[in-house]
Amino acid sequence: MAIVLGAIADDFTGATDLANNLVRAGMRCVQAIGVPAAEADIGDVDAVVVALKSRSCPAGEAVTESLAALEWLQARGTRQIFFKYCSTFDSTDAGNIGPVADALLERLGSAQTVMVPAFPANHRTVYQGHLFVGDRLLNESGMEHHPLNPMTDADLVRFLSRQTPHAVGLAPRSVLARGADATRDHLRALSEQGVRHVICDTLDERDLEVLAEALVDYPLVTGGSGLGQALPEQYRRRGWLDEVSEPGRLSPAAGSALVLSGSCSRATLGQVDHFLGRHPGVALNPLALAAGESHLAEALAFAREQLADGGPVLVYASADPQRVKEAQAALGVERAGEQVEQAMGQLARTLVDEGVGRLVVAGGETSGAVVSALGVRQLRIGGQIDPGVPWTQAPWPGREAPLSLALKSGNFGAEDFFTRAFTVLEELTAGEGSA
Ligand SMILES: Nc1ncnc2c1ncn2[C@@H]1O[C@H](COP(=O)(O)OP(=O)(O)O)[C@@H](O)[C@H]1O
Ligand SMILES: O=C(O)[C@@H](O)C(=O)COP(=O)(O)O
Repeated sequence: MAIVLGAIADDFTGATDLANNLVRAGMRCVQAIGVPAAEADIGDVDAVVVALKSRSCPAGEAVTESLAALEWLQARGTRQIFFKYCSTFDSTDAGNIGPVADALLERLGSAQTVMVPAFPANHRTVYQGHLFVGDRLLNESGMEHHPLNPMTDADLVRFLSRQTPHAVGLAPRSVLARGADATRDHLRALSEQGVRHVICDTLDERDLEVLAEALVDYPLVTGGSGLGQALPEQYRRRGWLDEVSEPGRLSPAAGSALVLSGSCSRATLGQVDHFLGRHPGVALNPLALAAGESHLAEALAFAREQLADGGPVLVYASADPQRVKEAQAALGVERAGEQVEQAMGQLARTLVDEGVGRLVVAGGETSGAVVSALGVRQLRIGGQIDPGVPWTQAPWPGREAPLSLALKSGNFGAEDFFTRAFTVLEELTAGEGSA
């Protein structure tokens, strides 16, 4: 059967977030890590989310990888393409949202797409084209301090206009409030005026439903995972989905418990503090990592010792904006990030080989580095820990139990996320003989 929804996600946590919402809305979904091989067997699924690490790389690379993913999805007869980026629109004037959306539109031969970053369940809304996180504008939400893509402009029409040579327009709430037909008419009128990208206001779930109904026939939609909650119902109405009883089933989990955190987002900093009040942890410092191998070796030794009892233990580079700035001033933005990402990848590979079976990773780039170092190619999506973050599983060679992985977006999750995640995994696998 053809794939109904094929998503191209610009980072790994973002991919998991979207896959989670699709599964919760009743779609059978697989998350592929990177573009799968032409002959890859993905099983009988309704949706495939291809996770790329294309958010912060040069725009040309992001375009090439995204087009490769598109080609793979098109070869499987995919009905609708979804370009997934962050609900906080993480990008810079150089891209990559505008250039990737333009390239996908061109390849699909389509004249217009929409930008729906909102995820109301996680308090990301858009009004008059301005992105809010809770009650703050994006540029006052903490995202203005992001290590790789500081978000200093909440006006998405203006911001996206700097990333594309094409016209950017707005679908305001006043139009959405009049329903799907009115929204469709508005989009058509904008298209006739040559508007290629339309930022869509979205305040709540009802707006997402209206948008999904108006957009179900678009070859390409783009946005956060919120729209992914609402599209499956439209597919169901068209008869494109079979009923499935347990779209997000998990196998028994086993192995010791580790948390790796490379996110410096406000929510993660709170989660690190909360965890350290209850469990052991060790900090990684990019400057010390750059100075030689002993810093990483010490962190590894500490983690090993704590894991002997099963964990959980935390290894974190997460730091406040001042300390991030200091590291970046000394090493450069890219190298500071690379130091941390490489270290996290090495820790994950070593400690999973030595028996970690339950792994939480905080941060999109960090998750990309960890999952790549582990060589995982596909993730099965299970139950949710907090909105946007499910447990996932990948088979692990030589072990009966799969590797259980939770990839947490920087700003997602309640304060007790790092501890509660393991309790939720136990609950999800209770009755399945979990260790
Ligand atoms: N102490 C630090 N100093 C500088 N950069 C850091 C530090 N800790 C982490 N980083 C880098 O910051 C980036 C955080 O991005 P990411 O992992 O995507 O988190 P988020 O999901 O919060 O955006 C990564 O590249 C990470 O390596
Ligand atoms: O849409 C979102 O907010 C997330 O799915 C996401 O992409 C988060 O990225 P990171 O904050 O870099 O983890």
